[in-house]
Parts: sequence; C-alpha cells; structure tokens
Amino acid sequence: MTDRLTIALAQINPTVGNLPANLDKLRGVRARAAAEGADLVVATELCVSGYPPEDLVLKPDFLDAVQRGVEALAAETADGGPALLIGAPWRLDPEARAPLRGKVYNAALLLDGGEIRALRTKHHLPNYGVFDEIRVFAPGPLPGPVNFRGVRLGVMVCEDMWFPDVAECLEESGAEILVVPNGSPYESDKSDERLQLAVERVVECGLPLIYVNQVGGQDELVFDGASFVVDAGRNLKVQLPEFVEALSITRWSRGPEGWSVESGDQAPPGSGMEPVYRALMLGLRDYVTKSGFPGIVLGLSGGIDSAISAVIAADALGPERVHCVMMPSPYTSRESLDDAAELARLNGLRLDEIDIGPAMQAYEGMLRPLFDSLPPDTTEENLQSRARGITLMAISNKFGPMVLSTGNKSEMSVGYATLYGDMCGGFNVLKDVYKTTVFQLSRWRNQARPADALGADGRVIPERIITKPPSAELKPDQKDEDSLPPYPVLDDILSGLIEQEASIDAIVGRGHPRETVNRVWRLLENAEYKRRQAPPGVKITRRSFGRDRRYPIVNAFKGPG
Ligand SMILES: Nc1ncnc2c1ncn2[C@@H]1O[C@H](COP(=O)(O)OP(=O)(O)OC[C@H]2O[C@@H]([n+]3cccc(C(=O)O)c3)[C@H](O)[C@@H]2O)[C@@H](O)[C@H]1O
Ligand SMILES: Nc1ncnc2c1ncn2[C@@H]1O[C@H](COP(=O)(O)OP(=O)(O)OP(=O)(O)O)[C@@H](O)[C@H]1O
Ligand SMILES: NC(=O)CC[C@H](N)C(=O)O
Repeated sequence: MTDRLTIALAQINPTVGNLPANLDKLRGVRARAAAEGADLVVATELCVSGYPPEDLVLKPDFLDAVQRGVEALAAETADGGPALLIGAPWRLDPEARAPLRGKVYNAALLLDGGEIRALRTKHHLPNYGVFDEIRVFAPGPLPGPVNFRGVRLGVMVCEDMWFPDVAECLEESGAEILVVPNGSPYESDKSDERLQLAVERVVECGLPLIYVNQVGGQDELVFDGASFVVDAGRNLKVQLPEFVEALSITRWSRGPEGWSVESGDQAPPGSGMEPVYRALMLGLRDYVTKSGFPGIVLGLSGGIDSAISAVIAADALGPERVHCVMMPSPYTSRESLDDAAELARLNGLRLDEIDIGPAMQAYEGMLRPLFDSLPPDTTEENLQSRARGITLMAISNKFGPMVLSTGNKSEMSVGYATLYGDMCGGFNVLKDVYKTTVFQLSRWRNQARPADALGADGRVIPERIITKPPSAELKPDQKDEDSLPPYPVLDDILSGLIEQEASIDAIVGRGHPRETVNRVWRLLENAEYKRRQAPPGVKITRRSFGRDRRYPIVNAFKGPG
C-alpha cells in the first residue's frame, strides 16, 4: 500500500478551444512535475477545452477532437511518470451524435499507465449568475472515489464542493483525500468564501482537501487561481499565488489518522485594490493576446477613466502596445491637453493628436438643411463623441490594434455614454468598475505597482487628473455632476439597486432622497438597450452587466415610485 504521495497542483491558464496548446500545457506541467518526483498532477476544471467552453461542447467535431487529444495524452502516461487528473467535456457514449444536449458531461479524467483509468462527472451544474452549465451538460450521479495506485481520491468538480452531499458521499464510500478541480471566476472577496466552503467540507468529512483553480481571462471572466490545500485539521498548508500560473509540489504521507501534507508554498492573497487591479490587468491582457491583437488604441481625454484604462493597458501589455489619441474639439481645455500629454509621458505611451473640429463642422454642415434652425442639444454633443469613435475605429482598421472603450460601471448603469461614440470598442476594462473605485484604483496605482505589471513605476497618473471634477467636455463648462448625483451618492444607490437588488424603500432608508433613488432606478432601467450593445469587459463584482444581470430591454416596470 502506498504511504507517500507527491501531488503537483497545476494552476494553469488554458485558452478556450485551443486544444493543442492546452494539451501541450498539460504535457509541460507533467514534465516539470515528473522532475520533482510527482506521482500525480492535478489540473483545473475542463482544462483540455478551456473553461467555460459554452456551446462548443455541443459540436460533435469538437468533442471528437477533445477525445482524440485526451486519448493521446493518456497513452503518454505509459512512460511510468506522473498520472494526470484533468478535466474535459466528455460523452459517455462516444458514438453519440447531434443533438448532443443532455449527452455531454463535465468530466474529470484520471490518466495513468497509458490509459484513461477513471472518469467522474460533475454532479452539481451551476446555473446562476454567469454560469449556464445545465444548458450544455448533463449532471453526473453522486460519485464514488477514484482508486489511484491504492489511494482512494474523492474527486469533485468545482460546484460539487459548494454543497455538502458530494463530499459526504465520497467520504462514506471511503475517500481519503478530497480533490477539487475548479473553474471559479474572480469576484472581489470570493477567495474567503471558497476557503470557508472548503473548510466546511473538511470539517464534515474529516478529510484533507486539494483545491486547484484555473487562472487567466476568458471573455468577461477572469480566473484568479489562488489554489490551496487544507489539511484534515483545517489548517491552510499550501496557498498558491493569485493571477499567475503556478505549479506547486505537495508531499503527503499516510499515518494512523489518515493523510497529512507538509506545509508548502505560501502566497497570501492581496488585499484592498491590489487584487481588483490585477484582475483587470489579467482580464485585459488575455482578451487582447488570446484574440491575437498587436495592442490597443484608445482616446486619451485628460480625464480619469481614459487615464486609468491606459495605465492598466500599459501594465497588461507593455507601453509599446498602447496607442493613445487625444482628439480635441473646441470645448477641450488646455488642462485636458496638458494632462493627457503628461500621462502619456509618465507611462512612455505613444500619443497622437487628431483634431475633430473639421469632422464636427462637416457633420453640422451636412445636417444643416435637415436640422434647419433647431437649437443645438445632445445631438451635437454626441456627434463629437461619434467623430472620436470613427477616428479610433479607422486607426484600428488600418493598423490592427483593438479599440479600448472606457465607460465605467456608474456610467454604463445610467446610460451616461454615447452609442457608437465613446461606447465604441472591442473591450472595456472599466465596465464593471464603479467610478468611486476608479478613483481608488488610480490612487492605489500611484503608490504601488504589481510585480507582473509591464508598465512604469512611481506616480503614473498626474494628481490633477484625480482631483479635477469629472467632465465629458462636450459643451462649455460641462461637469458630470450637472447631470448625475455626486458619484459617491450615485454608486451607493447603484450598488443597492444592482448588487443587492434592494427595494427603493430600503435604499431610501440608507439616507438617500426618494426622488434621487427613483431617478437613478429609471435611468438604470432605461439604459438596458445601451448595455446590450456595449463591448464586453472584465467582471470583478458579484453582479456585472451581461450574463450576471439579465433584464429585459423592453420593460414597462418603472419601479414603485
Ligand atoms: N429603448 C431603446 N432601444 C433602442 N434604441 C434606443 C432606445 N432608446 C433610445 N434609443 C436610441 O438611442 C439614442 C440615444 O442614445 P445616444 O445616441 O447614445 O444619446 P443620449 O443617451 O441621448 O446621449 C448621450 C449621453 O451620454 C453623455 N456622455 C457622458 C460622458 C461621455 C460622453 C461621451 O460621448 O464622451 C457622453 C452625454 O452627455 C449624453 O447625456 C436615441 O436617439 C435612439 O436612437
Ligand atoms: N478630447 C478627447 N480626446 C480623446 N478622447 C476623448 C476626448 N474626450 C473624450 N474622449 C474619449 O471618450 C471617453 C469618455 O469621456 P468621459 O469624459 O466620460 O471620460 P474621461 O474624460 O476619461 O473621464 P472623466 O469622465 O473623469 O472626465 C474618454 O474616456 C475618452 O476615451
Ligand atoms: N465552475 C463552477 O462550477 C463554478 C461555480 C462555483 N460556485 C464558483 O464560482 O466557484
């Protein structure tokens, strides 16, 4: 009987759909783990396909390719090296053909000794928030342990750890170590929740638990890794870093009380703005690089939203891949021109200046016969914004960088942005970041620089950009506060309406005037049509716009007041 085990935790960053690259990544970690004498490498949920693969798993050709890849990888384990516990979408009946709905499982497969030794299927399919697994997967039965070289491993896939029944069933059927491959997306403060759930399972079963999470960005989701091991005595024995790939070797021995693990890597999670910033950086980096863009282009206005977007982009991609364009109109202040130039200088970013005055005049001239003597209004303001959008898209078309849009969550909530204007772009790193958090992130970044950032050190955002009142500068002396409540008030009301789904009465009870709360609710509901056309962006909160929060566009319910 085996009394010692060396288990490698492979916190990897797969790319959805890139099967050859994902399989090679698994080969790479296995080779490194073999050099450390590992018996087993535990990788992340659905790491062969990348997570979440969504409707890709309904394509027979995709499943055939996954199966061929897994079988080839299994054959390689005949070399006597470590076994692999991997995740892949899987048909139990390989002959199953379209329609595949209800016939595909979210599976964990143990590859050892040249073959697929065991397969377990996810029992609890998450189907809330951003998750849609019931749409594409069939739920597996409550699992029993997997026999690995004489050790009974209790394999449960991600959501299976969030309920007591799977761990209980595994323990009752003789599991010795709980092993959890995950695709658990980042949300601020979620790492505490995961650890708490893991400890609950450990306490209920009296078994140690290995938690291995994916890392990297996938569309709107970013996975933070932060894998860990908790021993049977509830001690956190191993903690992997956040937001980077990692391979951690853990050494186990069996005693009279069961399996114990030596203390290993200890990378405590960051606090405050650091993890939020790193989530944004990784989400943007992976969106841009996995999509194959050479870099990004953005409008740099001298305001804080475009400033922090540019700095995050420089940190994520390197300053040489960030192209800034200042596009002044007659309403652009000297201050804004200077602030944009100073931000570009501090961060080593390319800055071009393109005057949109001629485009404004051209459009106003073209429309004059139609508009006749009607007074100027938001129509003319929006033309400026759209002239900027057209200019940025032209640069994208000509040179290839993706347009980064800059609207923050407060603006996206109330529709304070122009369709086909400042909303135009491929991705928006601030989409789920409230304006008050934009200020906090900017102050934080001026004092700290993440170790994996590629941008400049020191003060990267001029102080005046942080302290001046936000303005769209679309007409003389315009300030955001002329149209919206002050951002601390707006954001508190919005977080009540969005994150907490609180009633108007409850938000009024927090000290806000009813009239203001009702107005914000109406703005929020009326802007759904804009959000549906907005670029995707990194999810960092419990309730991001997109899949997390699904409201009808045509919606006659305008609230109680
Ligand atoms: N329910 C619905 N379903 C589908 N489409 C709908 C719609 N309701 C309006 N629309 C369409 O949307 C149009 C109104 O939206 P839109 O054209 O965006 O224009 P709108 O929302 O009226 O104006 C843009 C606002 O964004 C503000 N802003 C803030 C910060 C920065 C910037 C900037 O641009 O830099 C702008 C600006 O001050 C202004 O208040 C309507 O004319 C109509 O065509
Ligand atoms: N003069 C400009 N030159 C280049 N881009 C601009 C200009 N004015 C606006 N934009 C683009 O439109 C976006 C929206 O403008 P908005 O005023 O909401 O943001 P901001 O200027 O970055 O920040 P703040 O709202 O704090 O002033 C900007 O972030 C920028 O990308
Ligand atoms: N992939 C999953 O099953 C994820 C669901 C789980 N509740 C999490 O976010 O961690």
